[in-house]
Amino acid sequence: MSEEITVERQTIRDQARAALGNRNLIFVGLMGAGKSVIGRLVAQTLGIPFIDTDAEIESVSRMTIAELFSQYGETEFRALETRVVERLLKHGPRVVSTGGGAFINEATRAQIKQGGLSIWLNADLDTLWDRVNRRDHRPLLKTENPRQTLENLMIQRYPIYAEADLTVMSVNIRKELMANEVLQAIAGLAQEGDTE
Ligand SMILES: Nc1ncnc2c1ncn2[C@@H]1O[C@H](COP(=O)(O)OP(=O)(O)OP(=O)(O)O)[C@@H](O)[C@H]1O
Ligand SMILES: O=C(O)C1=C[C@@H](O)[C@@H](O)[C@H](O)C1
Ligand SMILES: [Mg+2]
Repeated sequence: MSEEITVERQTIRDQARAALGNRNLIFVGLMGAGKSVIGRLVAQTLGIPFIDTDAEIESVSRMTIAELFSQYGETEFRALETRVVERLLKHGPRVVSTGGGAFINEATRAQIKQGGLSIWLNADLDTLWDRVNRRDHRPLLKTENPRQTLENLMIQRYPIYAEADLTVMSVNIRKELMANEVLQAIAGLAQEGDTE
């Protein structure tokens, strides 16, 4: 990487870090949007802790998400998710990547809105489908036509994800470049603030 690009990236990282302050950065969006992968990279770049709510739920329950859905049902899973998100957002700054349905649940959405800066990784159907159809561990996609299910979820959920503070398009570029897009969006907030 050229020296110029490295310096530019460091500047964006520093601006994003300053704009975030002590707030949490919370990734929301549909399955396959890249919340876990990009969230982890953004946290590493910013030098702040990373937590994935799905992983945390699996750790506290000692069950996989698929087992939780099949043994207790989605309602119980959502109640657990709300409690876990509430606890994780108590301390900042952290990067918190949520499960795809977290921001859709009213109680959890309220916690996210007041618990930090939310960012929606938006992606088109082909991109998401290409990513999620490689694995079959997602309980909501165990249907006869999972691509159609994913599309239905997009129709239902996208207006709600759009309530996030920031939106970044998730496209198939190198993950470091995607993380940089996220940092740029956060850094841009500080610049908007400067003009007020
Ligand atoms: N920018 C990208 N380019 C290419 N592949 C990507 C990109 N972002 C994520 N992926 C891939 O897409 C898959 C899903 O990513 P990830 O698990 O981060 O999604 P998620 O939003 O956390 O989904 P879920 O809600 O199911 O947890 C992974 O295999 C990941 O490597
Ligand atoms: O979109 C959803 O509702 C979900 C997404 C996953 O991250 C998991 O949280 C779970 O499979 C539910
Ligand atoms: Mg994830």
